Amino acid sequence: MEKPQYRGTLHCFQSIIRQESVLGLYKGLGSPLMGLTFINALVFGVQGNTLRALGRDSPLNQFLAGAAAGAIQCVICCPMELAKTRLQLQDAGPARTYRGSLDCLAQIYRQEGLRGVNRGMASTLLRETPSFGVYFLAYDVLTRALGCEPEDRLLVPKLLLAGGTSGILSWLSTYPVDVVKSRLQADGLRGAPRYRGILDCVRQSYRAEGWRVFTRGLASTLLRAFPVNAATFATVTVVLTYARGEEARPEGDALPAAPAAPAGPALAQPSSL
Ligand SMILES: NC(=[NH2+])NCCC[C@H](N)C(=O)O
Repeated sequence: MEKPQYRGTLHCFQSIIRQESVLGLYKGLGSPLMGLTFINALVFGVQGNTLRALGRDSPLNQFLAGAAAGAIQCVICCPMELAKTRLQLQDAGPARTYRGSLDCLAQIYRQEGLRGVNRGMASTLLRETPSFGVYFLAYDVLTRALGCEPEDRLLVPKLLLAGGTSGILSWLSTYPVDVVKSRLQADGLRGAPRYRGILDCVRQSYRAEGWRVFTRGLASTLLRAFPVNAATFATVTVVLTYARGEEARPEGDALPAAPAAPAGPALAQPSSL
């Protein structure tokens, strides 16, 4: 913290490419690749079914259903990000501590047990529960405001805009918690552990660097958040609309050239699973 290694996002990119080639930008990729399929299946399944269980499709219920999905997916997200963080921060080359994501989690489990594999769980829950509420509420509000309808020729660009914006708003809503979570999950990787918990991490970080410490890495996070969530939400919505058209199509009829527009008013939200 006293001597930051990078001056900002661009300097960080340049340093990694210079020291470890472009491959250095993909360190820790295995962990999210393995985890995100299950995480997103869990997120959209839990959110849609929770919204149905809550009954009314209201803004509050959109937030609550998203928050429930955000909390539940932490079971996978926390260990996944622990492995990703440690692989991203470890030194490259033969002296590296971990050979890969599974080896990282196996070593942590052997040394620290289940508690070690779930290090950062409290801060992950603090980050994900409200941010997923914002994520789904923002998407619902934006798709309705943009008038996203299945027969709209601008449907996909509108879904991409709504999804990407929702991703950015969700990360902005709890970003300081992400800084703390990342520090807790990296703690002890290079020397003795520094932090005794979330509040101690907040206190030490603020004392050492002031409030700006809680925005560190925000630019690269937002650069990533827009395209990732634009693609996620647009894909889920188009696939759901198509699948709904399938369900509504009597057996044996020719597949409609374009996704069949479900009857009824606005585009069925992914949240209306
Ligand atoms: N921490 C959050 N903002 N979560 C909501 C967005 C989650 C999304 N899967 C992403 O990785 O961007």
